[in-house]
Amino acid sequence: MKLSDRFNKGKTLVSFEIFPPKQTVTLESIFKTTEGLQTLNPDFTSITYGAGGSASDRTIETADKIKNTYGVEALAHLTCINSHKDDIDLMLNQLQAHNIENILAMRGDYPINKNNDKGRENTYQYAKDLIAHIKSNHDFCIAAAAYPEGHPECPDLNTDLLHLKEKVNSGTDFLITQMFFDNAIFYDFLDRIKQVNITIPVSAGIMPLLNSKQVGRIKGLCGASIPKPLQNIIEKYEHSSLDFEKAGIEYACSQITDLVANQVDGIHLYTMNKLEQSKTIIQQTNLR
Ligand SMILES: NC(=O)C1=CN([C@@H]2O[C@H](COP(=O)(O)OP(=O)(O)OC[C@H]3O[C@@H](n4cnc5c(N)ncnc54)[C@H](O)[C@@H]3O)[C@@H](O)[C@H]2O)C=CC1
Ligand SMILES: Nc1nc(=O)c2c([nH]1)NC[C@@H]1CN(c3ccc(C(=O)N[C@@H](CCC(=O)O)C(=O)O)cc3)CN21
Repeated sequence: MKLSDRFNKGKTLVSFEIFPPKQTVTLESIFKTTEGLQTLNPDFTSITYGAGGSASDRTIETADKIKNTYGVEALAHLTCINSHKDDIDLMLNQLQAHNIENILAMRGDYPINKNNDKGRENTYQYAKDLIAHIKSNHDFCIAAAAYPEGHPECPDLNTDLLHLKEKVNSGTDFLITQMFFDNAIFYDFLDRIKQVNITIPVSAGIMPLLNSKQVGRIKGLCGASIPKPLQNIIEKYEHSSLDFEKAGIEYACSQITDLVANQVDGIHLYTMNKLEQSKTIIQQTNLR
């Protein structure tokens, strides 16, 4: 099923993001997590592609399992900056052969400590180029990433908004946001996209902060601002991992409860393959 058909039915969709297993471990080792998450009956599960150093060649296998074994709609991530155009078509054809109907089309992160490949031939430079290609040559529902606080490489919010508008016009069916920790920033983003007539559904990306190590990592990935109440949790529980996790889960729950009360289109939970913590969040917020 194309996910665009699931939105706009008057209820907030719930989705999970998972990583495929690293090359060094077996596929089965994470299927306990994967399977456990699917029993929570999300509207869809997205599977990353090369995120945080995970193996990109396992995205298809994992998406196949989600869709064809567990019967949950799969959204396969696909990035373009480091891939030859032919490899992208190969990947898209394989996904289609596995009945995967939904793609999260992104540019991708530049590899850390390597010269970035800007200007390389036979790759798509921006997500909008990948999206236009998929739209004209394949038949998928296409999601794209959106940045309530602006993308870190973009000089200002207005320019980023214009880039988002172009990306939507190139064939995006719905958006998933980068993580944010202050709902006011998200509501402001919804107002701003409305002003440029972006009307497709937007799922709110929620990352539960579960340990102090994650904080620096997340800053590096996206520079999301940390509001005072969350900063207080980070400082108070820096040396107490169990309390940190508990407070982080509570914080994510309070964000979600407020978003659902405001009838957002979707909640996209960055699970980091953490089964028990994700379960707690879904149950405490009465999402399932
Ligand atoms: N769920 C996930 O896995 C998520 C991953 N990301 C990562 O964020 C990164 C960015 O990916 P996308 O958002 O797909 O990239 P994008 O191609 O939409 O945008 C990337 C940057 O290029 C700029 N840009 C876009 N069009 C431009 C143009 N015509 N001229 C000049 N600059 C332009 C944008 O403002 C932005 O700063 C990727 O690393 C992606 O993997 C971000 C959010 C969620
Ligand atoms: N720029 C960007 N790139 C991404 O790949 C990405 C985003 N943003 N935002 C949304 C999600 C969140 N992602 C994340 C978030 C955190 C880690 C992280 O903390 N990784 C740890 C390992 C964690 C583990 O294996 O449990 C690390 O040390 O790399 C990785 C990817 C992937 N996605």
